This record gives sequence, structure tokens and C-alpha cells, in this order.
Amino acid sequence: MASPQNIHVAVIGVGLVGSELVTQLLALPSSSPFKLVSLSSSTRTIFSATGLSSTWKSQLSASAEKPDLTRLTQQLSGLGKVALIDNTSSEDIAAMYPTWLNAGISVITPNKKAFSGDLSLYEQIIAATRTQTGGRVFNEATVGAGLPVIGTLKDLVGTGDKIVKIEGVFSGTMSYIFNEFSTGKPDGPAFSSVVKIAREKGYTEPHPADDLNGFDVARKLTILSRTISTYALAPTALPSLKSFADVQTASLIPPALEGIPTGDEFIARLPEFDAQFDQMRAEASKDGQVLRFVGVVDAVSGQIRAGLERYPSTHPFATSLGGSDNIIMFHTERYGARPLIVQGAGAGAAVTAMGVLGDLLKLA
Ligand SMILES: NC(=O)C1=CN([C@@H]2O[C@H](COP(=O)(O)OP(=O)(O)OC[C@H]3O[C@@H](n4cnc5c(N)ncnc54)[C@H](OP(=O)(O)O)[C@@H]3O)[C@@H](O)[C@H]2O)C=CC1
Ligand SMILES: N[C@@H](CC=O)C(=O)O
Ligand code: NA
Repeated sequence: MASPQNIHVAVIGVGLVGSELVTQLLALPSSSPFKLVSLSSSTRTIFSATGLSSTWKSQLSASAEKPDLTRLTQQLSGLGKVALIDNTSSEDIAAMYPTWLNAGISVITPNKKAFSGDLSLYEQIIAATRTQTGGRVFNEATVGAGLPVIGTLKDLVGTGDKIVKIEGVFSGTMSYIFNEFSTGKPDGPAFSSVVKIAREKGYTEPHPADDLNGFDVARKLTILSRTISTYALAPTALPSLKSFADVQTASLIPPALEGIPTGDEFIARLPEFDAQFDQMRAEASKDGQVLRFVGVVDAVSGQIRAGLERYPSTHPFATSLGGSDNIIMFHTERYGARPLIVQGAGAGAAVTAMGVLGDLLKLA
């Protein structure tokens, strides 16, 4: 039976996550309701109201058309039901969400910028989704990549449970780095070498300093805190964060490497600072401890913080994590004695694209 293909999909950003998302989307059964109509990189765009096919990569690289968000909005506005998927980390694209949502276009994204940046943008987004004609917004992959974190949190608070505290390892990059670097032994691989591998595995942000400075975790904690405040049935002690910069965050970036413009240069200079990380590892090991970069959203005290902490070598953060695993513990009124725990790969193209595509299925 022919598919109705009644949801038109426009994809912005076809890097690691974006190209995997398009591959997963085009591999859905032909009975799926999605029609891929537009693709954009930072330099080129293609649009076809009748649908794009598996030859999209060559079509996009052959296109002479430059991306233009105003024109794209006009093209999409006449199509009926539309989902726009933002796979960039761009603030400019994030700033367009209210316009798209107000035009009835739904937005799905792993991009954390809109939900963790300026509070007024976040408020405009939520307001737009609450109108009769507004599009819907889905951001499951912004925290824990494909892991069910945002959906779980919305279900908890939307059904009246009260969050006490959410704590865990929220960065796939930081998880990989410290799972490899700090195993409880006094020595091991150089810090800079594991950061380089995390980048090669596709776990890091486009600029790896955005992971090492703790901002990626601070953004995720901001998203969780705002999600609680937006959807909880009762008020909490959580502050109204003006942006992720309000989160108490301990950076791992040596001061001399602050502000280095490119990821390549940052990675090239990191070995200069291996000795100081070696020393931290050796000191933790002497006390039978490991280093882990963790985040906490405490809805009772109102404290939200991200930083490097030491845990006994027998702690679950030391024994049960591998690869880019995230672990997120929801301590709530209902899950009082033992927390609800979500754990698994928290970065990487395949699992992140799955989280994005899962949101598209929810929209359908
Ligand atoms: N990698 C991961 O494990 C995870 C990533 N995420 C998030 O997913 C998003 C994408 O990450 P990832 O794929 O790893 O990053 P990449 O750097 O691989 O891809 C980002 C892409 O965005 C494109 N881009 C940037 N600005 C624009 C623009 N204005 N218009 C169109 N395209 C643009 C770039 O295009 P060009 O190539 O032309 O420069 C680039 O290919 C980020 O927001 C990240 O935080 C979330 C969870 C996990
Ligand atoms: N760079 C991020 C990617 C997912 O959000 C991470 O390492 O967790
Ligand atoms: Na998730």
C-alpha cells in the first residue's frame, strides 16, 4: 500500500549526527509517513517538495544553492505538516525555533543551545508550543543522546512525582575520558591521548573545549532543571536559570588554553598539561579512588553543579561505566528508597540519531 507520507521533514546540519539521522530516516519502511524534502549544510542546501532520495549526499555537494533560513521557512510553510530537524550546534539556527513553531512547524533537535541559553529564548519556545496552531518541540537527544532521559523526566513530573535530586555522569566525552584515564591505578594513558580518541570516536562537541570546560554538562543540567520547572505540577526550589552560565561549573581547561579558536589547535597543545592530570590521578589512586566528572540538580536545596569529583573504586560510577556511558539517577518521592537509573552510551552518532528519529516517531 502506498504511504501517505504526510510529514515533510527538513534537516539542517548533516555532520556526524545529521548524516546518520538521514541514513536511519531513509531506511524506515516505505509505509512510514515521512518525506525528506530539504537538507542543508553550512554552505549548501537542496529542496524538493516531491522528496529526496538516498543519493542526497551527491545532490547536496553538487548544489550551487546557499542556505537561506527565510527562504526555507517560506518553502516549508506551504507544505502542511512539517518537522524541522536541527542537527547543528548553531545559536543562529536555535534562535529561529520560535519563528518556526509559531508557523506551525515542529522542531526536533539534539542541539542544546536553545534550551540551555538565554532564558527569554527558552520561554518563547515554550510559549509557542502552547498555542493552538504552534508546532511541537522535541529534544530527547539533548541529554544522554538516545537514552530516555527527557521523556522519563517529563513522565515523572507530569504525573505528579516530585524530583528530589538528579545526579550522574552526563557527558559521553567526560565519561570516556575518565573511564579510560582513571581506573584506580596510579598511572595509565596520558590525559591528552584519551581526549584525542574521544574526539575521533565522535563523542565530543565540534570544539572539544566545550566538553572539557564543563559547559556541555552545565547545559544538560540547565535543560533538566528547566524541564522540571516547566512541567512539574508543583513548584520546586530550583532557581530560574538565566542561562547555563548560572550553573556552578568547574572547568578542566588549563588557563593557558582558554579561548583557543580551533579544536585542532586545542588538541595539539593539550599534551603540555598531561603532568597535572597525572598528578590528580595518582593522588586519587593513593586514597583508593577514581576521578569522575559529574552533575547534580538538587530540587530540594536548589543547587545545580558540575565538576570533577573523587569516588571510591567500588562506587557504581567507577565499576559500572564503560565507553561513553552516561548514568542518570532520578531520586524522587516515588522512587524513594532506590533511584530510577538510566544508563548506556551517552554520545556517538548512531545512538544520538536514534534519539532524534525516536522524537520524529513520537511526532507522527
Ligand atoms: N556527537 C554526539 O555524540 C552528540 C551530539 N549532540 C549534538 O548534536 C549536534 C550535532 O553534533 P555533531 O553531529 O557531533 O557535530 P558535527 O560538527 O559533526 O556536525 C554539525 C554540522 O552542523 C553544520 N552546521 C553548522 N552551522 C550550520 C548552519 N548554520 N546551517 C547548516 N548547517 C550547519 C556543520 O556543517 P558543515 O559541515 O557544512 O560545517 C556540521 O556538519 C550538536 O548540537 C551536538 O551537541 C547531542 C548528543 C550527542
Ligand atoms: N559532547 C557531548 C555529546 C552529547 O551531548 C558528550 O560528550 O556528551
Ligand atoms: Na536522551
